[in-house]
Amino acid sequence: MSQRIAFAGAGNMGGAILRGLLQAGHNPQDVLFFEPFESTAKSVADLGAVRYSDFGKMANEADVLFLCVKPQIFKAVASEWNASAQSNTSKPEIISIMAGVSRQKILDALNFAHGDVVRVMPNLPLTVGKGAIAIASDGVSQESLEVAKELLSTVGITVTVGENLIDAVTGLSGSAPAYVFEFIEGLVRGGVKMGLSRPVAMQLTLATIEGSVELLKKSGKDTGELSAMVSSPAGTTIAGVQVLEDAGLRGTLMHTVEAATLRSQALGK
Ligand SMILES: NC(=O)C1=CN([C@@H]2O[C@H](COP(=O)(O)OP(=O)(O)OC[C@H]3O[C@@H](n4cnc5c(N)ncnc54)[C@H](O)[C@@H]3O)[C@@H](O)[C@H]2O)C=CC1
Ligand SMILES: O=C(O)[C@@H]1CCC=N1
Repeated sequence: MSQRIAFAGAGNMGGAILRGLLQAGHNPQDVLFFEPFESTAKSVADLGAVRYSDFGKMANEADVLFLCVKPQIFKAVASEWNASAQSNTSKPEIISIMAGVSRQKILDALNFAHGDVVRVMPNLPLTVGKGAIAIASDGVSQESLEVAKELLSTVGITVTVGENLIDAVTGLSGSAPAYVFEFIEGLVRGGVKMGLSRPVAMQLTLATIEGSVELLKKSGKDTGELSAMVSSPAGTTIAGVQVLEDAGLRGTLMHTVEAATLRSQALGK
């Protein structure tokens, strides 16, 4: 029998990881979930995953349990889950994607948690198999780390960091898809302001971003060298780059990552 993977919460992120496992060929009968919100649950059950109305029963039957609820409600739902799991005889490996909630807080809060609680920080593009996922390695057995890596590799790339850096990952890759969407929207509006239709501006913007990322990855050159290659002396690009410099784009982005990191730290308090 393959591993039985359970999800506590099958919303945006839990649902996306679950779908990734199914797409990677995991047997739907071995994918379990507990999700109180009916329409969310229905969309997941329609894929063949098995819905449980008894959290404790699901946790008892699972080899791995993903915690995918909002950190703000974790304390409250932990009591609900504990009551349901109080007579459990088996303890699944726990993988938490919750922002801010430390491994120790999870161990303290859940009566069915054992040492192997793995904290990870994914991001929304895992919905299309392009996630950037950090896995915190501290206090976790090599075997549990490998399980987390293997499961999450189905929906993106994985890196391993110390848990002390998970909040920084949350501020960067965890949150940055939103910053990227804001950036894209700004460029598109700029194109529209200068007379392009929105669909054409969007098409050009996305192709430019995809192409630039590909070039950065493949050329072996760093961002400064590539920016210089676009910026002709007394040309158009350097005129635009000056506006970014005057507005403090890079400093703003650094503060942005810092603010999100601090918020992640505060969520765990
Ligand atoms: N949205 C994002 O881009 C990212 C989110 N995260 C983390 O992922 C977690 C989930 O976030 P989203 O998927 O965006 O939220 P969401 O709101 O889409 O999903 C949470 C799900 O938990 C369910 N839920 C509520 N009470 C429950 C209970 N008692 N038992 C089981 N499930 C319950 C809700 O019905 C909902 O479907 C959060 O902890 C967040 O910090 C991490 C990285 C990125
Ligand atoms: O905004 C949030 O709290 C979650 C965590 C990382 C991305 N979204």
